[in-house]
Amino acid sequence: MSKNITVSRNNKKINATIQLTGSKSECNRALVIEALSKGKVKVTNVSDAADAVTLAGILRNVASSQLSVTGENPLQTTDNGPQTTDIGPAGTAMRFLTAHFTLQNGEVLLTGTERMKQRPIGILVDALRTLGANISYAENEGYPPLQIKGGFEQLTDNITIKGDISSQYITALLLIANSLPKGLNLHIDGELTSRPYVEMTLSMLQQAGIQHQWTDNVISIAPQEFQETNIWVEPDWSAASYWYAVAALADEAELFLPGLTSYSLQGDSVITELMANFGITSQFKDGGVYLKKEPKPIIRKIFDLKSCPDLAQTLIVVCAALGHDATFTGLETLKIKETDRIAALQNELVKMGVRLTEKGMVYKLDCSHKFIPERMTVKTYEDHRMAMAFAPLALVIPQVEIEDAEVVNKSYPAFWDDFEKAGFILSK
Ligand SMILES: O=C(O)C1=C[C@@H](OP(=O)(O)O)[C@@H](O)[C@H](O)C1
Ligand SMILES: C=C(OP(=O)(O)O)C(=O)O
Repeated sequence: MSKNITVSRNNKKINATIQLTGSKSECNRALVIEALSKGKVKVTNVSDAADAVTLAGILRNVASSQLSVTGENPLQTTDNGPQTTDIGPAGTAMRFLTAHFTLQNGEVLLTGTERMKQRPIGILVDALRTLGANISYAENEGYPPLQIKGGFEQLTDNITIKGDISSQYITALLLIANSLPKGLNLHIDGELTSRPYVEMTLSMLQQAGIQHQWTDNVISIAPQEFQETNIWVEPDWSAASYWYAVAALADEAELFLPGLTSYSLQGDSVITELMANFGITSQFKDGGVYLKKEPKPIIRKIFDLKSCPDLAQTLIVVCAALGHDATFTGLETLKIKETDRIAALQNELVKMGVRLTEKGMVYKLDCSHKFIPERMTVKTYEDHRMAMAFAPLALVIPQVEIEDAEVVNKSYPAFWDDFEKAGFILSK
């Protein structure tokens, strides 16, 4: 990746209709459910997100190799070892596939980008090993790549898992729970981070006929069959957040995002409430949401983002651009995402004089030395959300150069086309 895009704008009035692609999170779940349901569940409005496209391709390959089982190892172990499956930068898909592969016949080496090899997975591997799965580390203990030998005898139906590192481990286990011969009682140890993502998983399983019980910190799923259904993937609310940011930084904004509803499964739909603080109203009608800017003084000073970590960059950059000092909590998981997002934000915001400081678990944004440069070049650290969160700055900084602009493909490949459609000028 090496192409940079410089973003600028002639005016600060936005009026556009933007059709967002399907939610990466919903789509990843739907694809795994579809694969496990053996044809009973069908997915529509599949996301264009590169992570979902990669996952779909891998699941298709697994399905076709399982269908052509001729011997011991349908995943086609080569002379040089098991078949390698490369998930690239897709963290959610990496975690879901780790659990999924333990139920398939054959052996696989599951790997990803260099960054993926630094994103911890030991908590999930330990849980799967306790169930009886056969997984080993091909390089470093606790991190991908993983060697997974599928098919195992289930040793227990009780698993305890830490809840405060990544909810993706919990979702990965829940997605395979009803397919386990003994089902699963998952005890969540400590606070649960990114809780709406676990609720999304359970709702989607329920759509596919899988019942659960959630009492205190234990989620139980009995062995049961998927029911025939069609899962429609909603448009991506995390992607919508960049349009809320655009509205927040514009002088006047009227935007329509078709397909988004107020009763979404996605926790990131909370962006409507967060951005109401910045004068952005959300009106749900005509099968979508209308955003309108009605300027008002910003009062809210404290934001807890534990339930919506993917909105952190969007919100922090908006506060920085508006010179709004604020305090953020619930950002602990940001250091193990596509990049260390705290460090990335600190490095880039300082280019406009804004400091993000960390004390314990509390992050403070200090805009007292904020300035508006003529031009700002933003590094993206192989993180789609760095590119998309900083691009709206073109409404306040005359020229914003985004490095490695294709990074947006991970979740929102049409991002730059949509930006142009909304009147931003892109020079590539
Ligand atoms: O389950 C999911 O689809 C996701 C869960 C979240 O991760 P964590 O649970 O690691 O915070 C989120 O950041 C990620 O983009 C998608
Ligand atoms: C954290 C993210 O993705 P993943 O963990 O799936 O790589 C994200 O999309 O912000």
